[in-house]
Amino acid sequence: MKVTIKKMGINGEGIGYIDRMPVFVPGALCGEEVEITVTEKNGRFAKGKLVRILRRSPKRVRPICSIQRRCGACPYMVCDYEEQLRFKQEDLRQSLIKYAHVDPRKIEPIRPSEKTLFYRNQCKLPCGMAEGELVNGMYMPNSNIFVPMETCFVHEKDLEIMRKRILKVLNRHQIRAYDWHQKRGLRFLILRGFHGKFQCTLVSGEEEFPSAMIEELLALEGMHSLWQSVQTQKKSAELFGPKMELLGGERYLHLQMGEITLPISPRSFFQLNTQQAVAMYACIAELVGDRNALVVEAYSGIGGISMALCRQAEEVIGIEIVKDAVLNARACARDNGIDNVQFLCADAADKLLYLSKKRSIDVLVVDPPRSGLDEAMLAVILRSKIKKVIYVSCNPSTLSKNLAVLQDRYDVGRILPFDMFPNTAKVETIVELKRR
Ligand SMILES: C[S@@+](CC[C@H](N)C(=O)[O-])C[C@H]1O[C@@H](n2cnc3c(N)ncnc32)[C@H](O)[C@@H]1O
Repeated sequence: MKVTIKKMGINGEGIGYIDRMPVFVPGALCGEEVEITVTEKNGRFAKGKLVRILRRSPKRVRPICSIQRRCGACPYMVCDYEEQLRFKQEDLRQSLIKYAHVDPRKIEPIRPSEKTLFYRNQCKLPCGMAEGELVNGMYMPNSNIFVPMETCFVHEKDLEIMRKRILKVLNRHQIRAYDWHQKRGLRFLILRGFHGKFQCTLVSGEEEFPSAMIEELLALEGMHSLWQSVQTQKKSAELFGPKMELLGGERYLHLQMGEITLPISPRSFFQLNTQQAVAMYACIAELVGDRNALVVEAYSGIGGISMALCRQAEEVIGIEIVKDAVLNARACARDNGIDNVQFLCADAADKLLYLSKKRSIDVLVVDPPRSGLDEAMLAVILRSKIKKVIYVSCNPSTLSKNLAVLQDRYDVGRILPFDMFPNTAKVETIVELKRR
């Protein structure tokens, strides 16, 4: 069938129409005319496989990555960066209008990432076998077909060099990809790097790695921290297993952000594009403003935002559910001599309810996971008397649905999109909300 692509979908696929029914076409770009085969159809939408491009977008470029189409992680790598930013801005605009009826003139131009390639400070890659060797790769979208990867062009360059060195050592010791029946082998290689130092976690079955291999890995230049995490559960959304063992080196990797040193454990979340994270934290600090008595940061992770705010507030309280992240954040405050910030390990809604009954909160910063704020959290915010909320979101749909609820008591102020993930369809947004 012939289809003209009218807009882009939230996962970076082109959307055209067959008899007014939307058809999603991965790999096609807005404005293109394409030939497709329909692979799936229900009453509401269809999915199509791109067969041929009949009329190319002038913005189409050749992707630097040879497995871009099969890997699926960088759908926008086939168009120039300006166009990628336009798609993201439009995705946010559509969501905010559709779900929250927000005036789109409030949306500021998206802030581009300085680096469009080699920007990710962490990789979390599945392991597989190719020609008898252990390799990293990705699963094709919506399938269990493993696509081996030579080089990933969005990982920082030194991260890639280290990943390849680690794989070489693992292969020398004949480590194999995970076998579901034997529950042995390597499932994921997780690697994070800052300032030439690396924290590596081998997610494996229940096995003991040879000590010679551990020594060789620890001897790699820059290897700062080596962990094993045992994960044998088949259907788990968690990459890490419940058991974590430090095989050697230091417990924490350290990130220097301005004057602050942040210690990070393998399981703690940290923003993947360090430069854009710094820019985003500075922007949050500007929106929070000076001379606040009490600022609460819910979903605080390792406390990067709280640390960026501690100078402008009398007191900052971070709330985070992952214990490792809370321990990192507390160590960070202690090591940096900051005594007006504290971190509580709890569910954000529960703890905010408690705090808002006891204290007068000036500003609340929320940076929830992709699923957005849950109903309990929305109810606590609406019932509270918090004057200002700064909402940091990595998902325009959940952000917009949450804003629709919060607008009952809050007016939307500035809306600032950031491009944290060039070549993907993801967009990060900061929204300022003022209590009416
Ligand atoms: C998008 S991250 C934000 C981290 C942090 N603001 C930063 O910039 O590094 C979301 C965080 O929310 C935490 N989280 C998820 N559910 C939570 C809950 N119910 N209560 C508190 N924290 C939660 C996650 O562990 C994660 O650290």
